[in-house]
Amino acid sequence: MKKVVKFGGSSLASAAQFKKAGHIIRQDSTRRYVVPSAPGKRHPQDTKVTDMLYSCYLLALREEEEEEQFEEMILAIKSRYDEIIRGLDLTLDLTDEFQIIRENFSRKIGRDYAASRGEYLNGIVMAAYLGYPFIDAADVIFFKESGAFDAEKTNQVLSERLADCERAVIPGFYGSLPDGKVKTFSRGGSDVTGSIVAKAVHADMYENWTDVSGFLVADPRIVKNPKAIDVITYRELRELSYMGASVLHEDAIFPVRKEGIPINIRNTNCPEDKGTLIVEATCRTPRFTITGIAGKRDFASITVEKAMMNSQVGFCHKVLGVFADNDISIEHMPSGIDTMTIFVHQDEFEEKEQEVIAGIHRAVEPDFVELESDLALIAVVGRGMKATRGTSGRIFSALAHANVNVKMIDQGSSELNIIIGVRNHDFEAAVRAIYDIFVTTQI
Ligand SMILES: Nc1ncnc2c1ncn2[C@@H]1O[C@H](COP(=O)(O)OP(=O)(O)O)[C@@H](O)[C@H]1O
Ligand SMILES: N[C@@H](CC(=O)OP(=O)(O)O)C(=O)O
Repeated sequence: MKKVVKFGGSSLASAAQFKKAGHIIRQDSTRRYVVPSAPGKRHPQDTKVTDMLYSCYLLALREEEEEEQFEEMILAIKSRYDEIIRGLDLTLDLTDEFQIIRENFSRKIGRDYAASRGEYLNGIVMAAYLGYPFIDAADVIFFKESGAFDAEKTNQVLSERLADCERAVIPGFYGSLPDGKVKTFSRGGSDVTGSIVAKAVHADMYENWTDVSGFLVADPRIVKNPKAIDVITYRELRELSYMGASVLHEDAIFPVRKEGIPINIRNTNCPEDKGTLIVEATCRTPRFTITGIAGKRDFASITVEKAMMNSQVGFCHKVLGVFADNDISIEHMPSGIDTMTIFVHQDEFEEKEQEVIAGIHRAVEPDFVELESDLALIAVVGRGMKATRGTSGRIFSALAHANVNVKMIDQGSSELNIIIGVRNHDFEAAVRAIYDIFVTTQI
């Protein structure tokens, strides 16, 4: 039996947290491969080491006028590790490692290298603490020249390397490009590393240790003490993660999905809690019709109206081509007989607003184009919704009672999710109203 255990920043923020992680690993001998993140926040006002490294690298780019501030920040980062090392009674000195980091920052070696040092150093500390071999992720996780993850090369090298290792620590979040430069996954990317390692060793389980007891029906920062989900499918999880449920990175599913390796979201601070099991499929129906609710703020909508547009073959294609030409990704696109509305991330769109509008006019000569901003999208996800009549109706009535004005509602083609568009300022009230109608009223 082989398990891969990933510990997020919240689980490795201090020596006390490290000891909890160490106890979890030692109490189960099958927990053989450990993927640590960089130290996270020790308290709500604290700063994640990764964020300190990004800021520190910015200072290094400004050279002499920020020399003093740069040195202060490097020492502040080093003190975070020294505090953990002292708390774990380790005879480990990172002075040389930090000298190398100083030199590489001064050489402006790259923003991804800078950010990756958090996991790299925490991997060294974790390996020393457990007495496990340390494997630098730059030697076993690879990206293509394009920046895309190189699954084939990674799986080959990593599986060969770990075949000789009974146990190992592999830092999360980063790997290397063909020229040897360090590249990171997007934020939260240690989840992806854990999944890649689980695939490489054909793990029986990928345990993702964090600071909540599983995947919760809604964001605990919006709904007080939300219920935990006991079982969720990969497809449901991806919809929720993509729409903002930040407990697991949305790309962490692919490496394990093909292997059918389950993921178990667990709480480092309550290791006795079962957490959430993420599986390919299950016969178990969700307790509350829906499985989960997630959402994100700051979308913009572009409504294109033209009489008889549905009779013009390729109309939508031409409109979407304008967004592609401006390198803007599309989030949702509900359409009617004479209108289509495109939802995009506001920050991406704002920079190219006028180019897009001009492009649409040139491409399809619409009757009019209307913009809206400060919108939020909420995903209501659940494999049980397909078999339950009236789900949309319950959502509408819940939002009406909460005085939330619905700007858009879009049923995903898979009937796995319903997407609702509301104003940013209604976002939290909308999430709470939907949670109450499906969960609170059922308890
Ligand atoms: N649906 C959800 N279920 C669980 N946690 C969620 C959800 N949505 C958002 N979160 C937030 O995600 C946090 C865990 O993710 P993260 O901060 O990356 O932890 P870690 O540092 O362990 O990786 C939780 O503390 C919680 O506030
Ligand atoms: N430390 C990186 C990678 C990561 O996954 O962190 P965490 O496991 O704390 O979400 C980040 O902050 O993005």
